Amino acid sequence: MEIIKNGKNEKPLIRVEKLSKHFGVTIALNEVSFEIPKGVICGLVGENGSGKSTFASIFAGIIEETKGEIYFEDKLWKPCDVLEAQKNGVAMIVQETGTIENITVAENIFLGQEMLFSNGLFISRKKMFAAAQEILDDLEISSFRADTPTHRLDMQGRKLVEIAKAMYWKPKVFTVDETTTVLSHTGRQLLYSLMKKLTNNGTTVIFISHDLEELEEQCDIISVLRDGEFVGTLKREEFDTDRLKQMMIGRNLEGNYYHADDEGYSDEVVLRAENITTLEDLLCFNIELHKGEVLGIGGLSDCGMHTLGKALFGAEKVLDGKVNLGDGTVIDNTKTAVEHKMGYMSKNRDKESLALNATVKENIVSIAHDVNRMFGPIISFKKEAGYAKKQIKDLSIKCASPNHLVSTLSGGNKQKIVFGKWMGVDSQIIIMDCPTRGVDIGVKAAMYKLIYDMKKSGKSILLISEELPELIGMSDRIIIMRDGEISAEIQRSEGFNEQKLIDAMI
Ligand SMILES: Nc1ncnc2c1ncn2[C@@H]1O[C@H](COP(=O)(O)OP(=O)(O)OP(=O)(O)O)[C@@H](O)[C@H]1O
Repeated sequence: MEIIKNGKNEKPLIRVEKLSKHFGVTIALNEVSFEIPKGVICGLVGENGSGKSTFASIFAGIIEETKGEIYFEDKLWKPCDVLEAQKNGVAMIVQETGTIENITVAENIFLGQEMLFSNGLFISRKKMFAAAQEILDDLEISSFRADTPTHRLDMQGRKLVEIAKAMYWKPKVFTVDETTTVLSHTGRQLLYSLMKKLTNNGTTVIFISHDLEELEEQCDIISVLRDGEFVGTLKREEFDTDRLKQMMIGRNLEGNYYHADDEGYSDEVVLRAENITTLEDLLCFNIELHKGEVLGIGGLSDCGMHTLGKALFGAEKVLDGKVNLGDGTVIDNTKTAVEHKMGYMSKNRDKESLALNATVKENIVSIAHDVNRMFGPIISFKKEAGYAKKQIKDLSIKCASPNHLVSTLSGGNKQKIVFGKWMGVDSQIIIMDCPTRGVDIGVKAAMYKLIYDMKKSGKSILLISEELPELIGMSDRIIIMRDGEISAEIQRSEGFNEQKLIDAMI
């Protein structure tokens, strides 16, 4: 494809020819051919498991193709590893965390490149920190410094470190894989303006996202993958949300998938936090969740909402105050919470919600012992296998077999497992922290329907989300938090106003 930019015809910077990648029996990419020009933001979209990260990982030198070629700047591109790709101008921000916790920000930025600051005998940490700080300043990142220990940063902070690390290499191609879902509004704006700045200077950005609105706003072209095959590329003037959905799914996805009615909820309180104080974030915080309620919690990423979710599930130490169920049971540990039919989906999926080195089946059945008992404490393996199969089918989890390791699944399919795990055990109260992170629109619709069905059957959901449309679309009541306190509380019946919610956040 030739694209006209500033009146000039630009030759493709990247040419992909019949690229295939097989993981055992799974065909992640099947003879994919397409082109990406220089100096554009190219969106890459497709359902979960359609092969987006696989393509990006081959290009970035993380994995090797099975067949086919990529040409970069008209030369065959076959980096032997990430470092070689980076040195030749290809940098990538991976979907999950790509930083190491127990070193500083500067050490993460220059990991493997420490010799740059060596005088032959010693490595000058002072020089390394100064160079890292310069990159952070250039990016206008002020929420932490080069000498900050990385473990002190939240997910957004760690992503910003990865972005800074990529910028050191002055990339010709900068790939951003599903990153915006962990960034707050400010973090996203920072990334968007960086992408614009880079493309103005001739860099190509490959931007992987499930958010079609975001893609249409940010990209110059959008390429679509479906089931490992290339479907097509749309230029900006051709962008059309329904057409993109059609290209992704192969059929029209119609209807409003949010819950539209104001059906209210019971007065009965099922979960209550009284004056809870945690080490960080929360000070004398009060909240009540009712039977049959979807209570949305929103705010900027550091407002304390993620800590609140953990504290309510007994996964965060409460220094003062208490969390209890409607019947008075005190929730101060996760075991009690699970025994009392509470569920929790962490935003930090890979670290807190999944056992990556266990199989799909093992993860799904891990909390479903009661459901799969034969008699007494004896578990029926047959029941377990059937149970896992049902969850895989109901949530269209794309995996070659229930016995495959979860670590081999695409990001969105991992998220579906977390969702399915708690849905199957009849949890009466579920705390969901960013439950639809990284899932495609088709599955999102299915998840929203399940949440709505749970509400209608009298279950209670605390929906922590950084997506305003999701909060507005799904909640009966929205609480906005700022600096660990409630800054606004609005009922669906009063009408949710997006601007009012944003004003309460900042
Ligand atoms: N290391 C691996 N071993 C086995 N299968 C894998 C491996 N990595 C990816 N796959 C499979 O390849 C397919 C494509 O995965 P990929 O991560 O590229 O999808 P994706 O489009 O990025 O999805 P998502 O939007 O969910 O992130 C999936 O079926 C996935 O399970």
